[in-house]
Amino acid sequence: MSAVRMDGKALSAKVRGSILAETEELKKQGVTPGLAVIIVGNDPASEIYVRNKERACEQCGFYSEKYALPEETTQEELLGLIAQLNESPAISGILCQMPVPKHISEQAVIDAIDPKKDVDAFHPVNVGKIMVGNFDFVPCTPAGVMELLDEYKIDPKGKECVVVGRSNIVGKPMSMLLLHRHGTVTICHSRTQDLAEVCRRADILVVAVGKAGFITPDMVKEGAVVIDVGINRNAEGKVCGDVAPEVMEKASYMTPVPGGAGPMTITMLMKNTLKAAKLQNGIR
Ligand SMILES: NC(=O)C1=CN([C@@H]2O[C@H](COP(=O)(O)OP(=O)(O)OC[C@H]3O[C@@H](n4cnc5c(N)ncnc54)[C@H](OP(=O)(O)O)[C@@H]3O)[C@@H](O)[C@H]2O)C=CC1
Ligand SMILES: Nc1nc(=O)c2c([nH]1)NC[C@@H]1CN(c3ccc(C(=O)N[C@@H](CCC(=O)O)C(=O)O)cc3)C=[N+]21
Repeated sequence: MSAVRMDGKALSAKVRGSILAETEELKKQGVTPGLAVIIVGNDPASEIYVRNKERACEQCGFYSEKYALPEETTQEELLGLIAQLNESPAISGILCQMPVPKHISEQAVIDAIDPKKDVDAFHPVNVGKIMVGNFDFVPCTPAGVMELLDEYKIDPKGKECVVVGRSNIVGKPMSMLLLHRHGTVTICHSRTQDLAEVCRRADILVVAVGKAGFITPDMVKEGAVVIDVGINRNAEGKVCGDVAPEVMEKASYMTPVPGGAGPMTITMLMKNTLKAAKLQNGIR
């Protein structure tokens, strides 16, 4: 058996279309969603993502601003820009692309963004709300994974869900969203003993490790749903995920890389930006 390919590109196009329709309605009420994207330094991968975000803004009818700051930017300068964007009425959402250069504190940047404009949902206030289960902004990558599961009618309720990776950006919030949907969630990391054994229990396996081909077929139960969040480059410079391609033969459903979780992440960023614009203008 070969897995059904969970097409994040197609679902993204569909969702972006409905966001555009809603944006056009909002504009009639005098509200235009606006996203500010900040990138510090010149990491080639970050540059690709930022370009993808700008393109998504166009597709959704949003106003957008891009700030490409040099590597030498001081923390004070960056926080100054964020303070300005927090006050700007044209800007509904602010995203500072991670990682930032080493001389800048990532947490200081996250803390500086007004939680009402925190479309990444990285601010401690929003992280806390996610934990409690009453939140406005859903972290983009996990939100995109949930939409993919829904699109393919995969319900985590009661299922064994194994998340490999415990980062604040993917693994932890992913685990919370699956838990809210009544999955039985196990979180694995670099100190997990017998990872293969834990992964083999999974009905739904979500992988966010950052190592090409890390998950091999022997780690996957026959018929499992496999979500590959990893974005890596192989020896030939091609983009690939954390899951070995042979896993396709064992899984029932699987996300491709590229074209799976990645595009959905950006689409969920658009969804959060639309929501921010509505909340800031008292529109439900
Ligand atoms: N599709 C998308 O939209 C996105 C994709 N990504 C991609 O997802 C991947 C992960 O990103 P991110 O979460 O930010 O990465 P981090 O590097 O922050 O986290 C990696 C996680 O993997 C765990 N890990 C590392 N080695 C092993 C191992 N041998 N066994 C078990 N667990 C291990 C780490 O464990 P420990 O905590 O113990 O160190 C850590 O929790 C990357 O490829 C990234 O590019 C990221 C964000 C969005
Ligand atoms: N503040 C912040 N928020 C983030 O959400 C954030 C971040 N920083 N830093 C880096 C990670 C990574 N991330 C991706 C987004 C889109 C794709 C994406 O569009 N992927 C496409 C193309 C992949 C490619 O060609 O490189 C795909 O998978 O099809 C990938 C990865 C967001 N992140």
